[in-house]
Amino acid sequence: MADQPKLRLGVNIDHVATVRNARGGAYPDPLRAAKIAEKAGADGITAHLREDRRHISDADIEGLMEVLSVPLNFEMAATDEMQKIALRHKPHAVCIVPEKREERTTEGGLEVAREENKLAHFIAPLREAGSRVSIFIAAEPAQIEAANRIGAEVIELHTGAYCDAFAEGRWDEADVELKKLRDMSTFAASLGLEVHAGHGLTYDTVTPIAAFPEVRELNIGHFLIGEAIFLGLEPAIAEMRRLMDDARDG
Ligand SMILES: CC(=O)[C@@H](O)[C@H](O)COP(=O)(O)O
Ligand SMILES: NCC(=O)COP(=O)(O)O
Repeated sequence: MADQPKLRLGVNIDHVATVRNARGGAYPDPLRAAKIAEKAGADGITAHLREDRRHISDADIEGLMEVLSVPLNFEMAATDEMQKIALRHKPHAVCIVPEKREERTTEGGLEVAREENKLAHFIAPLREAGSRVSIFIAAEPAQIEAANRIGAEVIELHTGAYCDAFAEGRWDEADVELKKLRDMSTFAASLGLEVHAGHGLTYDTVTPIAAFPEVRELNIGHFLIGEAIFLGLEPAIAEMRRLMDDARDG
């Protein structure tokens, strides 16, 4: 459909830093990956500064703010330390994500409904500083309504449950998760929220999500960095871009 707004691709470069950190040196450089991603058609770069600094470092965020020509989507937990860092850099977007020290990856969405007051106060200065605040949540009406009430401009729907079900061949569950994501995209957009989605997306899972007309941005990282081993980073991203554009064109 020609009149649909463009679906943006945010490339998450966290796991370039994971490989770098495995040897403790400076190679491979996430900033170099970010510049290649820009060249390959990324509309933004996403980086998650975890509290335990297991991948992206403070210096990476500083470097990204200096070298990027596209917007930075800075993912972080709702802690005082991270708030200070975000207020110092004032990235284009701040995405608030849940974090558990012992998890292998971001397991679920933020419990906005349970911590509404605290989060409302937490995001207010970030918005005043000029960052667009996005909340990473599960596709549930209560979380979407709460994100809207606290003043978030954007929600990012966690696509992990859909991707996991798909990867493990649990097709009925994948369909159920996909339907939730579709219905909740429509619901969130009806409240005036901008809808993003991401986590665990691959070439095999991206098409139906990219076809949801309300979704404006996908953030994709781990799979692309893995695929770059086989294809190279630029072609790996270009192929994702092509699949997204094809899905959008119907
Ligand atoms: C919030 C999110 O989905 C991404 O930041 C993703 O989690 C990459 O980081 P991890 O693999 O460390 O979870
Ligand atoms: N917010 C999701 C993200 O940035 C990328 O997640 P993944 O593709 O690395 O799982």
